[in-house]
Amino acid sequence: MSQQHPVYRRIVVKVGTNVITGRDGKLDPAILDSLTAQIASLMQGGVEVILVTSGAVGAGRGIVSLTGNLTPVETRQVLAATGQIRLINAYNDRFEKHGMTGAQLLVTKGDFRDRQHYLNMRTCFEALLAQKIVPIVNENDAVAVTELMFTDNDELSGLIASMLQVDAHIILSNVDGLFDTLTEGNPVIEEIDPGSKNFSQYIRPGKSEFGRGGMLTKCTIAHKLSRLGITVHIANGTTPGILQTIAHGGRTGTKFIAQKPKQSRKRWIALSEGLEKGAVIINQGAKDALTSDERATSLLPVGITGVEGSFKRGDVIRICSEDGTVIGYGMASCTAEKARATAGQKGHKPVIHYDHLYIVP
Ligand SMILES: Nc1ncnc2c1ncn2[C@@H]1O[C@H](COP(=O)(O)OP(=O)(O)O)[C@@H](O)[C@H]1O
Ligand SMILES: N[C@@H](CCC(=O)OP(=O)(O)O)C(=O)O
Repeated sequence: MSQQHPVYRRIVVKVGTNVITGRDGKLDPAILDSLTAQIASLMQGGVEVILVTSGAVGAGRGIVSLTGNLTPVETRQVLAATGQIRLINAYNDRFEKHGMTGAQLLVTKGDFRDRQHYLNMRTCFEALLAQKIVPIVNENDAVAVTELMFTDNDELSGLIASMLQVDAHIILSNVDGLFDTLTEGNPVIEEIDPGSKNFSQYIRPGKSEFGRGGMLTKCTIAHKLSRLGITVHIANGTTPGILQTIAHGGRTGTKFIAQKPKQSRKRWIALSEGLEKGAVIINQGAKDALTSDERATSLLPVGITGVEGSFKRGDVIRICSEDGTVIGYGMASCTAEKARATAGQKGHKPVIHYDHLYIVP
């Protein structure tokens, strides 16, 4: 049963390409009308909404007839750079009809790498929300190529959800949620516990016609966020009133139940996979100490057997066991040179302090 007041104070809404793009590849005006009306109404009711929307490449297809022999990367750049204008205008024109203002933020993975840059970005989002402006976010596809690329906007929106410590992350796709493909009739799985790891068994390979990541990325991000204290919903963006239903506590789609929230710096570190500047290899004793639930332990040089890469104090680094398994991530308290010089020795300060350490579950 839905409640009268919203159950969430701040949410990220991620809209997949297939939600807002029709069969002909064109933006669907009716769905855009519906989503913007819902977001405006939530914001006017006091809920802060950050909108992460895909669809630039799809919209570009409806504008440009490509000529010549472009590479796939060039094609994506041209379609995104042209389509993004149409996409942002489609949202902003509608928000304005509801008396709201939208702001465009185009980001790359590199923006989340450096802590100071990350904090600058957070300040910008906070300032927009304080002005009751709707941040409308997409990946900067025109410049984000190869290693600067997100897997998809599910990954990007997950980083934003964590950065802004939202109460809920709502992923809108063209399906009703995560289907239980092992049970006859494939019912939607209503709830997933943060302790459960076996959601991947339900996922069929592949993705919707114009989407990039697929259900596995959605569920992997959803599971990580729920362990960091953020509730995640995967639901159908074409269902009328879907955002209102979820924001008011109604049951629909798949809900990843949140654990106790982790502090801000730990959340940043936890979602830093792929952004590390280096790595430390640790011995079995250090691994046992870091993964023990009994007490909070910092990583000391005495347990380090190898240091890779070039990092400075404040950079995120990977922690691996001697067989190469990733044990966690942490923010370095010293440079790579200092870590190399003190590795294996007693009596030195931690290379990663406990407060800056995230152990992979
Ligand atoms: N168990 C499952 N439950 C629901 N959808 C699934 C499942 N396994 C695979 N999928 C596929 O995942 C797709 C959604 O992911 P994606 O194509 O990335 O969407 P979007 O463009 O909304 O981000 C669905 O259209 C569906 O084909
Ligand atoms: N940034 C791209 C979207 C990429 C993406 O993640 O798409 P989707 O899987 O539909 O969320 C675009 O605007 O076309």
